[in-house]
Amino acid sequence: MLLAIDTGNTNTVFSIWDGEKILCTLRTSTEHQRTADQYFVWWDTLTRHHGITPEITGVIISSTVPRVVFNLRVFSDRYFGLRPLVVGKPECLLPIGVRVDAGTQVGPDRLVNTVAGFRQYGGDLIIVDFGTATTFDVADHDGAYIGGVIAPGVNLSLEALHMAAAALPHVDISRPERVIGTNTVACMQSGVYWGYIGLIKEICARIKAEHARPMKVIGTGGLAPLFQQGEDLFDVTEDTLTMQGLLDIYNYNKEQGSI
Ligand SMILES: Nc1ncnc2c1ncn2[C@@H]1O[C@H](COP(=O)(O)OP(=O)(O)OP(=O)(O)O)[C@@H](O)[C@H]1O
Ligand SMILES: CC(C)(CO)[C@@H](O)C(=O)NCCC(=O)O
Ligand SMILES: [K+]
Repeated sequence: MLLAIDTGNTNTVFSIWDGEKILCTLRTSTEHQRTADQYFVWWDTLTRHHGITPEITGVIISSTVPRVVFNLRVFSDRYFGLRPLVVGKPECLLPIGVRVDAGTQVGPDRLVNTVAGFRQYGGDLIIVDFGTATTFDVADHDGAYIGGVIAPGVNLSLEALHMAAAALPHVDISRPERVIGTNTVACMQSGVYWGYIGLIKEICARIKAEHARPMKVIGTGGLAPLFQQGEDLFDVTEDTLTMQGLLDIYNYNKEQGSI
């Protein structure tokens, strides 16, 4: 079984792959102070709760927070006796090219998404991922990551309003039926929800205009379904794209004999 770990700036997700199937997914907040032993207590409690005793034979990590990797490495070594494959490190091979400005450290989550998107849908893709940031990853005809867009995340935008304006409360995102809000919360939800609908449409249209061939748009991340409702933003939404990419990269490294 493969343990695939996707650490974002807000949440860290562990998925256990049994062949081509996800057995179970565990989610915790991302905190660089969390020790290997703390991960294990959490892991042990939840896997027992799910009634599974996973036999982990490989670990792969994508982390957008470099400091977290140290404790995850110790966790992997101490509890499974395994050296994890870390996306972005030179020893982790990728089945796609990366064509960006020299010296750019592309977020590993974006590379992983591109790998999974290319394997499932072929080239010429826009992948929109709603995480801490809303990212657009562009894959060329051969699957290479050729750049994209980074915009502030949906929850981050709502949080920024709350933090900066004394009279604005903490609000959760939702899809208001009407654009004209008749109370503060509705006004904020409208600004962020309909603002994002506009942002996604405009950015995808401009990427398509800059790209020589027709493109498919994939939506992923927790909020993709909410934004897809009643709109035609994405050709497809995927809820486990990053996890699938981690499995693909692990399998690719096995095939290449690098692990
Ligand atoms: N309708 C909703 N309203 C608010 N939050 C939602 C809703 N649906 C899903 N979510 C949240 O989306 C999050 C899942 O998003 P995802 O894992 O893609 O990114 P993240 O964990 O927020 O960011 P990162 O990956 O950058 O750490 C979860 O925290 C979940 O609570
Ligand atoms: C943009 C985020 C924060 C999205 O998770 C992450 O991919 C990241 O830290 N990227 C580094 C910069 C880049 O991707 O160009
Ligand atoms: K993510």
